[in-house]
Amino acid sequence: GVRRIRIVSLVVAATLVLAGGVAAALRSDPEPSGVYLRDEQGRALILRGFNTASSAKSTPDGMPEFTEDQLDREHADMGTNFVRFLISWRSVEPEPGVYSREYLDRVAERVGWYAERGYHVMLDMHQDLWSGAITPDGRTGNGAPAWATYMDGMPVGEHEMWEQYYLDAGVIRAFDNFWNTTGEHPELVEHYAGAWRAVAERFADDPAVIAYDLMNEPYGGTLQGPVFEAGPLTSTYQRTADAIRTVDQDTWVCVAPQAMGTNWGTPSGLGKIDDAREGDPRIAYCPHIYPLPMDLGGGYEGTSRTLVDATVDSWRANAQRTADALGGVPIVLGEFGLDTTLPGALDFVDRMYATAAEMGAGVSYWSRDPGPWGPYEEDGTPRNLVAALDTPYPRAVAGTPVTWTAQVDRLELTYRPDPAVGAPTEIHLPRRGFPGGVDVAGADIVDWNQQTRLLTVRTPAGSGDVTLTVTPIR
Ligand SMILES: CN(C)c1ccc(C(=O)NC[C@H]2N[C@H](CO)[C@@H](O)[C@@H]2O)cc1
Repeated sequence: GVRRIRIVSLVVAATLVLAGGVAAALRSDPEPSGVYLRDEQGRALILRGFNTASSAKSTPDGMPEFTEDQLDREHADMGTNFVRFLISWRSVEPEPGVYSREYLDRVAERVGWYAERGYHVMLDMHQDLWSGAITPDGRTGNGAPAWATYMDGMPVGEHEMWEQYYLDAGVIRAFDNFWNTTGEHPELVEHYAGAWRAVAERFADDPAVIAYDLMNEPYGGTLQGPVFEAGPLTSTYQRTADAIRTVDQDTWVCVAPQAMGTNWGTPSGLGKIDDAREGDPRIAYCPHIYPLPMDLGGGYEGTSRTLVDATVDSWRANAQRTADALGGVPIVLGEFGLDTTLPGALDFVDRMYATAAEMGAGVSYWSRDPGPWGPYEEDGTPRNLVAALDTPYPRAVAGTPVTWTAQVDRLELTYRPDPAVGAPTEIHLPRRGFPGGVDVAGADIVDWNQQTRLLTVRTPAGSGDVTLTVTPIR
């Protein structure tokens, strides 16, 4: 039964990962793409935040069970500056061609919470297993509306592991009809692009919304791997990006590979998306990583750690390769997360944030929901993850970051200043490591706000890279 599936999955994963890991090990670490999403002042953004939130998958109003006070708590505890905010097609377009202003108003209210606190928002059109309509109770899948779910009478079973539903004929048919692999439903991708156009029309002028993540963890049904990714997935992304650009020229469009395989470190076959905007393209790449040994309950220690490390090496090389193939685009790690009660869990969290820093990638941790994966218990008690994530980081850099490293009471940043950027470089400093004053070597302090934990610095005009070091004054 399930145990056999888990064992087989692990063996397959180990083979994939070791093959990928060996391949990656034969290559030196890929050069970071060096490209970043930038704010309106032209600063390179280092995005750190959460997926908010899984609870939105099933709520009737499509909103996460998350309050403004909880955002204040997150901001005070960890100094995050980013959110991958889950939205759903079922809520945007409850009936074909009918867009819900009330739902978009609810999304806009929450975007306003983040905007007031200086956050950047990426709207994630979330789906898992296509739709709630795949099972009678409506609680297995999420994302697509029932009217866009065509299973053609094919069966869907009952499974202990939710991932197994992806193997059911009815779920595969629902995806095949959406991608029009069946040739029966060309209208569905058109509706999907139209729903995104409606979202983009609403948020085109909202400076807090920095990106649209076009589809969460796409699945090809009977088409898997490059035939899916370079085929209907790329063409659907292109159609959707074109629809967005008819109403929004500036928000970044983020595209994700299929989850199957790439979440575990295997390469993606995603094709290049052309950006119809005037000026430089604003396409980004948003892969996820969930090393299978971890997903199957192994911690980050012993053999499991060896396999996970090989996964991360392979995943990084493949993510960089795809970002380069998309035109040298910035990377946002849209999801990674784990049960932080597993042995070695926080070492893995540290490894992923260090890897993202080396790649110049943004990170949205999965997820903000309470419980063993998240930062807080159900009753709001902080969990081990809060301290792990409350570390110094350069939020916005007045130039292009070259490299940076951080520990709780020290940040070192090398970057290439851009004289055209007038705004100062912004750095988050945790209270734990910086209880009082700060010393900055290599730059001038513009402001140090111990309430907001924000340090802003400027470097004298000049040529070449600058290295600044921030330490506490004891
Ligand atoms: C077989 N397929 C197609 C598959 C298997 C496993 C995942 C997954 O674990 N995803 C990781 C996390 N991402 C979602 C939300 O985006 C969470 O529910 C998963 O834990 C995805 C797809």
